[in-house]
Amino acid sequence: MAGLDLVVVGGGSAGLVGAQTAARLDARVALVEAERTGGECLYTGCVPSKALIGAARDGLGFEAAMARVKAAVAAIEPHDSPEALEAAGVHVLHGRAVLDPDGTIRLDGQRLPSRSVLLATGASPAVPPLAGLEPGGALTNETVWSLPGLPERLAVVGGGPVGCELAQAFARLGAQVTVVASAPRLLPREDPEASALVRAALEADGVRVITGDAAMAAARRGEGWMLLTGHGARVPFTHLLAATGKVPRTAGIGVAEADVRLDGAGRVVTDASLRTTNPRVWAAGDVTARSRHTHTAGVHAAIAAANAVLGTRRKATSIGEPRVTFTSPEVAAVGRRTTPGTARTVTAPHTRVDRAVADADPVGFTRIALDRAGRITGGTIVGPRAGETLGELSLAVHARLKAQDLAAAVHAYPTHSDGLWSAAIRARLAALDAPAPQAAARLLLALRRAAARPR
Ligand SMILES: Cc1cc2nc3c(=O)[nH]c(=O)nc-3n(C[C@H](O)[C@H](O)[C@H](O)COP(=O)(O)OP(=O)(O)OC[C@H]3O[C@@H](n4cnc5c(N)ncnc54)[C@H](O)[C@@H]3O)c2cc1C
Ligand SMILES: NC(=O)c1ccc[n+]([C@@H]2O[C@H](COP(=O)([O-])OP(=O)(O)OC[C@H]3O[C@@H](n4cnc5c(N)ncnc54)[C@H](O)[C@@H]3O)[C@@H](O)[C@H]2O)c1
Repeated sequence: MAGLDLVVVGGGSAGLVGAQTAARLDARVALVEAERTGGECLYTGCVPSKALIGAARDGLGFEAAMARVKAAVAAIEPHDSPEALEAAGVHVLHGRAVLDPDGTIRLDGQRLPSRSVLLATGASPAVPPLAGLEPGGALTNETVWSLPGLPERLAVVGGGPVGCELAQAFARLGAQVTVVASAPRLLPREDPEASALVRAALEADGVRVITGDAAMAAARRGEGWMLLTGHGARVPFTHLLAATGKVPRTAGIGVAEADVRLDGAGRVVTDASLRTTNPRVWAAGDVTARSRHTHTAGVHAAIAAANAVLGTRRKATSIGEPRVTFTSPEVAAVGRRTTPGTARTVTAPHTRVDRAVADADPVGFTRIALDRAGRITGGTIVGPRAGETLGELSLAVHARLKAQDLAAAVHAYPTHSDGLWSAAIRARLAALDAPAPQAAARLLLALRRAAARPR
């Protein structure tokens, strides 16, 4: 195949968007996928996990829940299919692509000449070395969807988004679940108060939560197994789920020979325009150090593909990293961290959000971070449907809106987004209570009274 503008390696969230962006720009583009287009998000990540969480919340049994998972994947699959890509002008090739030293692609021994390449090979689940557990003895997000039945006792290793979401879902489906997390708290990247609420919610669903303690080894105990932690905790289990992060997929694809540099964690290093250290090669998605989410993978891949095809150097400026962990309550956050002491913050507790009270689910809060000028720089929302309010907060951060801008926009009552409105109004009122505005208001009032006095 001669004269390609771009070869995209990998057909997950990043590769799909990158290839379609290039095709829309009239580029001649091919996408190489080793397994199936759709990638982690569709088959082993976002879609099945959200379907399982919804089914568990709705009280379905294991079999009905898994049927819902399959149905959700099947409904979305056609949008990410090779046929859909071909219809969008992307030539789809099946196989395992390898970089040649000059930064072009080789597929099944054949060179695939192109002006540029977009690496979007994603990342595989990391499985911690647990002494005593045979290889393949741990479930991961790649294998958990083919479980034939509900695990009786599930040990979840890792307290990040995967661990928290799946632990709660499996507990609600009826499994006895224990989470073992080496970090001092669940969801260690989020606001500490969010971590505490998620822990309480998991415990209320029957999950045993162990934090600040690493899983070290496993040993057979009769019919089942025992997990041993660094601090001596013992966790009986029939199934173990490793939810301990990701390993970028760069092994055996010729990155070193092509001079594509990796960082200490094995992730592809990119500059602000998403170009790697080989000027012909660009990268986006979980294979890089920049993404942990489908939306970030897609946005970055679109920028990388456009830069590669058009020869531009548009920067992947910070998009505030909006993110939602879909536990009950949901934890949604964007922009500057709201960790106490790191920013000026204003908090609205959801006990004052009437919709949450009316739904008998007032657990949570909305906390916004502000800069000196009163601009909203970030925030955390914890509560039911928190993710649905995050769009408004992301827009505020992106558009550098001030608290007064949000406060001035009337929000319908009673909605969960009242929490964000309430936080913005609190911030506005606090600003008006400051000495200077108070003095100005007193002066204005005195002038008005003086003008109204009969002469
Ligand atoms: C359980 C779970 C739940 C998640 N939930 C969410 C969520 O709710 N929201 C969210 O935003 N994110 C979520 N994520 C994260 C999200 O799934 C990833 O960030 C996203 O899928 C990454 O996309 P990607 O294109 O970088 O990689 P991938 O989707 O992994 O795609 C990479 C593709 O490249 C192919 N490939 C690899 N090497 C080669 C090669 N040499 N040649 C050809 N093809 C190759 C692979 O087969 C694969 O199809 C979740 C993740 C997990 C594990
Ligand atoms: N809703 C979402 O957007 C969503 C959902 C799931 C996953 N994801 C993404 O997928 C990626 C993977 O998620 P994740 O939760 O697996 O990774 P993570 O890196 O967020 O969390 C893994 C946790 O495992 C712990 N850990 C590691 N080894 C351990 C051991 N031996 N014993 C106990 N704990 C151990 C670490 O301390 C860490 O906190 C993340 O980038 C995440 O953002 C996103």
